[in-house]
Amino acid sequence: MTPSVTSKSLRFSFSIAPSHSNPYPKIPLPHPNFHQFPQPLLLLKPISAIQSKLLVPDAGAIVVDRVTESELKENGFRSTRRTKIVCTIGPQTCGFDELEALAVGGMNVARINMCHGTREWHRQVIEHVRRLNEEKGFGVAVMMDTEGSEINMGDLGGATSAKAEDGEIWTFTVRALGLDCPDRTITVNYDGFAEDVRVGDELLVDGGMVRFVVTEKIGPDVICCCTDPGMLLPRANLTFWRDGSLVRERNAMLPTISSKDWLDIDFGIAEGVDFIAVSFVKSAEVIKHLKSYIAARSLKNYIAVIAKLENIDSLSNLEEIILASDGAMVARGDMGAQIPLEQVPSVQENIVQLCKQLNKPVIVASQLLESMVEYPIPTRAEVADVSEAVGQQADALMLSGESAMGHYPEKALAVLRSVSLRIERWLREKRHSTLEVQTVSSSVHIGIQEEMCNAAVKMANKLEADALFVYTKTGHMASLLSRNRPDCPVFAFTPNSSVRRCLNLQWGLIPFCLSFSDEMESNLRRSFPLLKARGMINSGDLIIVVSDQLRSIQVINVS
Ligand SMILES: Nc1ncnc2c1ncn2[C@@H]1O[C@H](COP(=O)(O)OP(=O)(O)O)[C@@H](O)[C@H]1O
Ligand SMILES: C=C(OP(=O)(O)O)C(=O)O
Ligand SMILES: [K+]
Ligand SMILES: [Mg+2]
Repeated sequence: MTPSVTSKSLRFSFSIAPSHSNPYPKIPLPHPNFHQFPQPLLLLKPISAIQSKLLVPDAGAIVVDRVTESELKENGFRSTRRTKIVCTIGPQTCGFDELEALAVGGMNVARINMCHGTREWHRQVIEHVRRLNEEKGFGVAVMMDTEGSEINMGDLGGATSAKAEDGEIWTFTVRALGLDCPDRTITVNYDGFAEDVRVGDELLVDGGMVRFVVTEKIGPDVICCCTDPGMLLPRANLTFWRDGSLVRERNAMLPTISSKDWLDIDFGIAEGVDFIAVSFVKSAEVIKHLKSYIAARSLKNYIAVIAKLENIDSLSNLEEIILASDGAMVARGDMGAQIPLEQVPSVQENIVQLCKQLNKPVIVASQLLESMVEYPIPTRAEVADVSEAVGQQADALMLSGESAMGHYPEKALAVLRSVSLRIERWLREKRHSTLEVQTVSSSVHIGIQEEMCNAAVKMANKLEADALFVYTKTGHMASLLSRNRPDCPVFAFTPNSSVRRCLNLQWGLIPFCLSFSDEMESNLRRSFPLLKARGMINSGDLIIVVSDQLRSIQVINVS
């Protein structure tokens, strides 16, 4: 093996090995437990060994989404976006054409929020997304977000909004009023509300967008005076504060998953969603319960469970909750209504770092580009906020109102895309991406996978490889590579289309569907000509291939 320096990087070239000899130089084993495995840990494979076994390519046998494919071809590996994008779908974007525009714009996951709309409406959105994937070659995953049972207002008797003026008297009531809602009356979903609240308490709508003070209580009615005027939106979140602290009375005992949420979850399982995001998670138990509920009912599809961290009680159990989940969301909207706003940035940073250490994907959500609900460009401060999340190397960013009901959903998506690309490149230039990962594995087997992935990423960064390839049935090896936030993208090949869609949420992963034979070597050999035939890899590309089954790291120079 002779290292040779090309203009781009340090490359290895190999002499052709006779087929009967062992072409793999043995590398000293790094751990005493490794000797029990028959294969060498590191296989430095001659290019010719790959070339000589090229199969006839059948480009249709490998599936990747159309947007990534054209991005790869046009901009090359290094320029693909690593940060993933989740778009909330609402009235502005629920049509087939609007969804297609978001898919073309790089939406990786479409989120439906069960707080709003009917199940029929959501079913239609899911059907559109599936049809786009099947007919037009996209790879968009679907996330269902539960309503949860914190306190919120009713739906304003059908009105789209209502204006509360300074000094006006409004009634918040737990009576069921339906459409006969008198003027300046708001229904509240939580029966205990009128008893828990006290005269003098402050009532905050959406964390303070509108503020009231309680002046009187009359049975089920709470009479309030508006102190900060503003727009009331249907189903807005309500919190109440006493002496500057959030009041957690019996509302803290409300179930994280309500009976309505369970029906929505059954709906999500029946519709085959890819992710279920659980609102207002307080402890790990509810996540464990939901995961076993799903495992017993969704036999064909894997559904990942995302814990939404937005409840004050979750903050004391973060590690347990994240470990029990398949991913987490920093849900800054409601979190900012439960803790002082100035604490939200440090909580975000802590959660993102913790998720990386625990190898769970993390989404940063809410108000990233809030002004773009109304305006075609973001504020400078919003761009700085997006940059911060990209700089923290969160797996994904999320649009809420910007894509659900804003005037410029595609423009907002384009801003997330361009800011991500720019900041990612800048980070690579600064060589900022050297996260020292700690060990997360609990068994020797998982420990081996983890060390292999850490080592493969180090190699890939040092050798300035063009891509890492990983062959994975469950996606675990792929996420261990992503966790290291490598300089190059990770092509993750999996035979399972539902695993492929779930990998859509993870930083730097480009998920491919490839049918696997039992012989991993042949899967590996097949993928190279297939990708080359599609123009997704080129002669001279340096690829680091990681396989759990072969227990190997191979360095391949594409011929
Ligand atoms: N399915 C839907 N039907 C109608 N409006 C929706 C829907 N989904 C979202 N929206 C609108 O988009 C806004 C932002 O979405 P999101 O952040 O998910 O909800 P929320 O504001 O309740 O936290 C919502 O307040 C609502 O006005
Ligand atoms: C993402 C959030 O949840 P939702 O939009 O469902 O309130 C949030 O509160 O930030
Ligand atoms: K929700
Ligand atoms: Mg929320």
